[in-house]
Amino acid sequence: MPPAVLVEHVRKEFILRHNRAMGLKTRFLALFHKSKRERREHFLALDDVNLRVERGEALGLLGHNGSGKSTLLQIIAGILEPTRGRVTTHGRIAPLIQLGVGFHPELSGYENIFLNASLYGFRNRDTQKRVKGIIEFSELQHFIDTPLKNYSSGMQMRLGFSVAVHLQPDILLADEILAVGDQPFQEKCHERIAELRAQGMTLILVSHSTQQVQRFCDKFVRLEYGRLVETGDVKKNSPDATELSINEEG
Ligand SMILES: Nc1ncnc2c1ncn2[C@@H]1O[C@H](COP(=O)(O)OP(=O)(O)OP(=O)(O)O)[C@@H](O)[C@H]1O
Repeated sequence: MPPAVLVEHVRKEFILRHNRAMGLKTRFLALFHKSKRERREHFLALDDVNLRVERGEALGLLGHNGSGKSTLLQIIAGILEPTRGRVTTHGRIAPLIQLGVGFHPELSGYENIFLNASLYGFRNRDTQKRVKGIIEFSELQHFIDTPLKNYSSGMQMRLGFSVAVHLQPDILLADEILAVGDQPFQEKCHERIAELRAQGMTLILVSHSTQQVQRFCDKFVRLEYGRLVETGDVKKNSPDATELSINEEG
């Protein structure tokens, strides 16, 4: 059976611009003077990354700030294109990656449920069957007709999480998202993730918390400066808490 996610020789370069925004005069001068031209640098965010995540497996992505975790997750989600290499996925992906992605700030919470679900490929009548459950889980009944732009980040996260987990994803990509929200809601999310895992959902979790990785994941990988430097089995070989970055929880 093919794996849920296969990452082959993925490389991602970003272009870093070193000059401030140029005015018209500088732009004109740049036509004649090389020294006036904008300075650009190719920055390697991911360097030949290979990864195989089997169906039903849960993988923790660890690494210091800037090591490339979010970039890798966005490439797996299809939000970013790799510069080289390729990613193959099997199943419906729910990317809980950045607040606001897949939502429109001017639309209400209710309308955004339909918008977001349509991006997962759901027709309105299928979303309609789930909308009650989504609203109840999010505990946003009172604010569901309020425009999303007036939601706090925690409220947006609740709505995003709630939509994602009610649409039966085969693969859940979660970037730090489990750390947002208050304690009781976090606990509820954790339980829901455990339920979906028991039903065979694949999970890739970016986290700075070794506890979270130990709780949810079977395996972990560690990125350093865009390279995969460590792969391990969570039960046999616990990820080393001392190597995590400053954002680590308790
Ligand atoms: N659009 C972009 N343009 C230029 N550089 C970028 C872009 N996106 C990410 N980078 C750079 O790529 C590197 C990896 O970033 P990424 O967000 O993947 O790291 P991360 O491991 O998720 O970090 P954190 O733990 O802080 O969230 C960083 O140096 C970042 O500045």
